[in-house]
Amino acid sequence: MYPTTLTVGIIGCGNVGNILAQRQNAFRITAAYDCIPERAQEYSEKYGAKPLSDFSEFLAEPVDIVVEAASVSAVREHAIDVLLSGKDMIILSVGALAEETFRTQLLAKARHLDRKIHIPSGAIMGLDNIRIGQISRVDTLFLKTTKNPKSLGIAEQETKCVFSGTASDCVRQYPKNTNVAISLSLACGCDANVELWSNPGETKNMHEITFAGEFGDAYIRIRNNPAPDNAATSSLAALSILSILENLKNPLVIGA
Ligand SMILES: NC(=O)C1=CN([C@@H]2O[C@H](COP(=O)(O)OP(=O)(O)OC[C@H]3O[C@@H](n4cnc5c(N)ncnc54)[C@H](O)[C@@H]3O)[C@@H](O)[C@H]2O)C=CC1
Ligand SMILES: O=C([O-])CC(=O)C(=O)O
Repeated sequence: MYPTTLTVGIIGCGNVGNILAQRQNAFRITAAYDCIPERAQEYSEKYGAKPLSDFSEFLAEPVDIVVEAASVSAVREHAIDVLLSGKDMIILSVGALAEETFRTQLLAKARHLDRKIHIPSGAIMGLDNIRIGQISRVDTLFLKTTKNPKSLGIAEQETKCVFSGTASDCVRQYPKNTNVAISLSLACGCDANVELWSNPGETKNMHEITFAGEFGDAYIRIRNNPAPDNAATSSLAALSILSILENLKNPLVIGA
C-alpha cells in the first residue's frame, strides 16, 4: 500500500513535469531525471527535487511511484528498468505501447513483478468506459484530432487532413501529438482509426471521439487549452496525472 504522502520520481522536467511540481498536494516529487541534465538541475532549484543525471542513481531513489512525462523513446529506454527497481509507474507517452513486442515485454514484466502501469486519461475524456470494448462488440472507434500546424511541427497553411489511418501508424509519424490514439486503442482492445487535421486557425487541441457498438453510440468532443510551455500538449494531460496521484490512496474509486 502507498503511504499517506506519496513520493514521486519524475522522468522529464519539461512542460508537464513543471505543472505537476507546481501543484503538489497529496504527493512530493523527490527525484528528477531528464536527458538534459541542466533541466533536472533547474527543476531541483525551483522545486527541491533531487536532480539525477545518471538513470541508475535515479532508480535507486526510494520513491513510491515514477511518473514518465518525457517522450516515447524515454518509455522504451527506461520503463522496464523502473518496474525492475520495484516501482509502479504512470506513463504519459503512451505511444511507446503501440509497438507490440515492447508492449508484450513490458506487461509481462509488470505481471511477473506484480507492479502497476497507470495510463492516464491524458488529453481526452471517456477513456474509462471505452474499456467496455474489451468485453462487448465494437463497431466503430474513431478519433479525429485537430491542432494548429505549429503544434504538429509542420508549415501547412491550409486546413488539411495530414494523416488518415490506424492509431499505431499515426503515433509513429506524430509521436508528440497522438498518444491519445494509443490510449483509446489500449482501452478498447483494438487499433483505433485516426484522422489528424492541421488547421492554422485552431487555437485549441481538439479531439473528437466516435465510439459505437453493443451499448449504442457516443460522440465526445474535447476542446483543450494548450499547456503554457508546450502548445502541442493540452493542459488536461497534466491535470489527469494529478488526479491519479491525488486519488491513489482514496478508498472511493470513481469510474469504470
Ligand atoms: N497521453 C496523452 O494524452 C498525452 C501525452 N503527451 C506526451 O507527454 C510527454 C511530455 O509532454 P511535455 O511535458 O509537454 O513535453 P516537453 O517536451 O515539454 O518535456 C519533455 C521533457 O522530457 C525530456 N526528455 C525527452 N526524452 C527524454 C528521455 N529519453 N529521457 C529523459 N528525459 C527525456 C526533455 O528533455 C524535456 O525536458 C510527451 O511525450 C508528450 O507527447 C502529451 C500530451 C497528452
Ligand atoms: O495533448 C494533446 O492534446 C494530445 C497529445 O499531444 C497526445 O496525445 O500526444
